[in-house]
Amino acid sequence: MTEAAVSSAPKARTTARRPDSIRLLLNNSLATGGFIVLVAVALVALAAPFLPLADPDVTAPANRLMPPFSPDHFLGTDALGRDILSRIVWGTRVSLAVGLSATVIAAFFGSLIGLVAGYAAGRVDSVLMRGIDMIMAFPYILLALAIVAVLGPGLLNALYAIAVVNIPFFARNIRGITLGLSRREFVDAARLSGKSNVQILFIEVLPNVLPVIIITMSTTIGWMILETAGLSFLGLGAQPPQADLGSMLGEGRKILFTAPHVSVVPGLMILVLVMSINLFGDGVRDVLDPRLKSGVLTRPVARTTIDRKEAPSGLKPRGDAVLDVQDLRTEFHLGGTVYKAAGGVDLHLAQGECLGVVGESGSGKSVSAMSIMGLVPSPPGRIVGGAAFLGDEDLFSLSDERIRQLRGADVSHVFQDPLSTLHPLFTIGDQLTEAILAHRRITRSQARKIAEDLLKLVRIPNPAERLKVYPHELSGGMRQRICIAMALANDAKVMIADEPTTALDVTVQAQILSLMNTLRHERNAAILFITHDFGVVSAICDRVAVMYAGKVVETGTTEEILNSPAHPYTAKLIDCVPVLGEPERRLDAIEGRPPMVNNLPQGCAFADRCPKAQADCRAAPISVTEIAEGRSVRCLHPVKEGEHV
Ligand SMILES: Nc1ncnc2c1ncn2[C@@H]1O[C@H](COP(=O)(O)OP(=O)(O)OP(=O)(O)O)[C@@H](O)[C@H]1O
Repeated sequence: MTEAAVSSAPKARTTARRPDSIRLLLNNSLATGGFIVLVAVALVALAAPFLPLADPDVTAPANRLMPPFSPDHFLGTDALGRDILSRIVWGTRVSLAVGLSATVIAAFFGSLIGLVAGYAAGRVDSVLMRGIDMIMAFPYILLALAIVAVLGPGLLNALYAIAVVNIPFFARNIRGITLGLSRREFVDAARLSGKSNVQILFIEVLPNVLPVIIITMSTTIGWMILETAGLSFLGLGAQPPQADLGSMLGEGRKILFTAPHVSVVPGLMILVLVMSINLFGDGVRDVLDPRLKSGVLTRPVARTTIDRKEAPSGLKPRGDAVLDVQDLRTEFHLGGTVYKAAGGVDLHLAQGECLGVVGESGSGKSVSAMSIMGLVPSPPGRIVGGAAFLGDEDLFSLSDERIRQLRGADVSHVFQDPLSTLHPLFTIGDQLTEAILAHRRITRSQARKIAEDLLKLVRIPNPAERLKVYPHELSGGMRQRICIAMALANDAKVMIADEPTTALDVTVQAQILSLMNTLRHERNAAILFITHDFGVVSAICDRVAVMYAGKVVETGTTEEILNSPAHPYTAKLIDCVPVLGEPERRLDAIEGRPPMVNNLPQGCAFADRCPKAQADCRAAPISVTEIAEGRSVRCLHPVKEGEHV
């Protein structure tokens, strides 16, 4: 078996790019609204000394409690005859400054404690975290009150108090993230390169934590303004005659019924300020969070959105196929750009057959396979055309409940990395039993017995004992066997295996392939096997579908494809594979890169890299031609028998 993978071809992933941060923020209308209001309020507050406003502290008893819209006093006056408009502008300035400063202080000290505790771990972590726990053990507002009581009332002391009570919030968050990061390989690599702990902490770890600090700050600042206002309201923050929003609210409280505008105006200002900061903060969080790739506020739903423009009335399941995917079109919509990841994919699988899907990275293999059971994340993914028949049922027309029943029962999945597929906190036995009980009405002990039999089936020695272990206690090969056992737990008709052996070493890979081959014959299950590796294809697949830029460009039996590839792309892919024992053989990397799937050419997507391309290849979309029974190619000038491209 040849070892090399098609991935030895130039890495040419057509990455679906994330729109830039400003555009993402603008896409979120609530965040944009919050930002505009916040900037407007901040500009007015900053410009306070230059605005033609009355002195906020000058009292005028003759003008006391004038209602809003009075001459010279647009928002009226308070109990001492001071202009409310002027006090609001100056008060907002103070509240913003205090909230911002308290956030910066809390973020600085909290993050520093979190970074050191998470990185140093052990005793340092224990000491720092117990200190933080002590602060957290007091109700925070009580603690803030106690601090101000000790330091004395005043705006600066209120600021310190609010900052101190918020330090644990940052420390806890940042410590958790640092703890995970410090055990990552890039930190080990930095250590091996001779960097000191301080350098590692600030050069390697901090940049990874920074987005979280910014996100936490942006969502905390509104809260800090509220807390400062709370202390001022109680008379512990800003002292007369200085105004901040909380102290203005406190003063207005006493005359709430006789002159409501005195408290309503600062109350509304706090609402507007905190709301705009929170909405903007949420927007910043969504932009900085890479998991929200599309920048939309929604989380992926449990099933890919089906958005077929028209019902595929002409599509019917073909003959003996257990799984028949026809003209599958799956797109990703990212900030106005459409990525056609699967652009009309046809795949069919007979019972007990293994179909290999090969192609360069980014050609749409995984997206096509994941679309079948609706596992492509939505948003941003959506299925916009085609059908996938499981027997007679079109999977894209079924209810969510029916899909849930079929997942793991009729169609199961085996993924590349078993460690991330298996739950780290449950034993193998628990996870297998759970998979069985999800689809069968049997007792837990019966399910446990089936789980033990499954482990025997996948050749795991001492199965009863292995049921009690956790995933991290097993080797990579063993873990993948467990995943295969799980995929077989409910006698699935179709197993979709997405590069299940890529993460394994050669010997274990051979064992897993041989196991899958035996099991599919024993159980008559069909396998859709995604791989980069023609060696793997020749070991297990009956037929092969070659994908390029979201389309199947050639299908045929493994023997036909490997011995006489018809599409120049297939021929080039095979030429990339080194053959053991033939060191002198020339390895031809495919020149150029695949096109971006958001900008596909009108004609053949491979034309720019193809030595046989002619003008007609670029003129119009190329349809599939059947060149022999069960053998088809999407090419106008296929490679002839014995021809070298
Ligand atoms: N969640 C996603 N959001 C946006 N684009 C995506 C997403 N998943 C995949 N894509 C894009 O869809 C296209 C096809 O990706 P896919 O993962 O199917 O390729 P592949 O052939 O399986 O590659 P590989 O072998 O590297 O896994 C790529 O351009 C990819 O960037």
